[in-house]
Amino acid sequence: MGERMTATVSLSEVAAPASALSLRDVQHTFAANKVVKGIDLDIAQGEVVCLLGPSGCGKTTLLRIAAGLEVVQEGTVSLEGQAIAAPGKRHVPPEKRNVGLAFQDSALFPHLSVLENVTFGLKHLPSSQRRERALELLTQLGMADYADTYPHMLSGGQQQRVALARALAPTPKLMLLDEPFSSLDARLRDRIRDDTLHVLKKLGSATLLVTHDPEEAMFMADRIALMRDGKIVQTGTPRELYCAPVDPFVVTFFGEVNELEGMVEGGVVQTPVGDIDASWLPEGSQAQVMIRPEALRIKERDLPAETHSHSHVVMAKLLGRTSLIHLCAHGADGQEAHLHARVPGVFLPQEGQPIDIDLDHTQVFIFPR
Ligand SMILES: Nc1ncnc2c1ncn2[C@@H]1O[C@H](COP(=O)(O)OP(=O)(O)OP(=O)(O)O)[C@@H](O)[C@H]1O
Repeated sequence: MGERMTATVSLSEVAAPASALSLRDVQHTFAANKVVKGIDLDIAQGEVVCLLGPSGCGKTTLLRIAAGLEVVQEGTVSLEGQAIAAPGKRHVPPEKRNVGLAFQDSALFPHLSVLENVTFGLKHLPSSQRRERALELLTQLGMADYADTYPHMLSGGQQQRVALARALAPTPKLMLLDEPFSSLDARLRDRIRDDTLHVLKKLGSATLLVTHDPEEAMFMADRIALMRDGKIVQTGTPRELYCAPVDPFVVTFFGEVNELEGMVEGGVVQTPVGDIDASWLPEGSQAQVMIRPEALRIKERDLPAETHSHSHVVMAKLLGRTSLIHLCAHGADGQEAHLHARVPGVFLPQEGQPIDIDLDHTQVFIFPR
């Protein structure tokens, strides 16, 4: 009896699909000013990645390099595994990259109606399909009623939605969006963000979205790349960046934090709200303790209000969905600190109210000073 041949293929032999966009060691200098300093970034097919960071850190420049609007000075840009831009090599122009672009100030064609603007990139389709596709996207973005209107008759926010529909219409493999919701007022922005996220996921376009708003990044992104001064500081899921930040910049970028300092003694740093584990830091070194306001849990104590040797409330403010409590925390050894706690809903204890403070250690971070 002949031996039965079996072919086994190890997982590592199965080729992973090429990234929709891949940036390798991309660097860029304006005059003598290096604004992009060696960026590596991959976006998988269908993935939404947000490039987040403060103003001037190089986000837009990186997006423009990916789009082909800036010629690559150093590094490589690849789309689906094909190098399309590298210094001294062929620079594929933006219109040949099958990339959808929408910028903060994307101009519509003024002489074309809303519908004609959106069908502009669909010349390869029969005209009935063009119209159907454009109307579908305009409906999803709440602009179908304006199909026959001209751009000058629309508000800035409406124009931005049409620009998004125009960029999405050809179902590009890669969408590059630069602050696409910035000119919308808060309520409309929430809706359009939501609509856009659903459209992107339905189309399966890989997306690189530039924003300086951490909440927007967390809302939109599968992964966030947080930039500072031309470099990526941390890349990961919103949860990874929020719950496992690699340095103090990442912590503070996602909102206000209480900052304390102390020396590592016996593997902990003593604070007025308890001992913080610092076993990974050298004994005797100075450490920075960062406590998110939601990490402080408050319990009112039945003590006379003037018991000021106990932790107590200094002030309480209702902010809407949360209440912000200014408190004075007293440690066992007489340490004292003014801290902010954020509590869900309406919680407005009296000034001077004695409290016990409990810490959610998952929202406390410690770094070497
Ligand atoms: N064409 C240019 N010529 C000279 N300097 C430029 C040019 N474009 C951008 N810069 C500079 O490069 C740096 C990065 O700018 P970039 O627009 O990429 O930042 P950004 O993170 O997108 O900022 P923002 O959020 O404010 O748009 C800034 O210091 C900016 O002044």
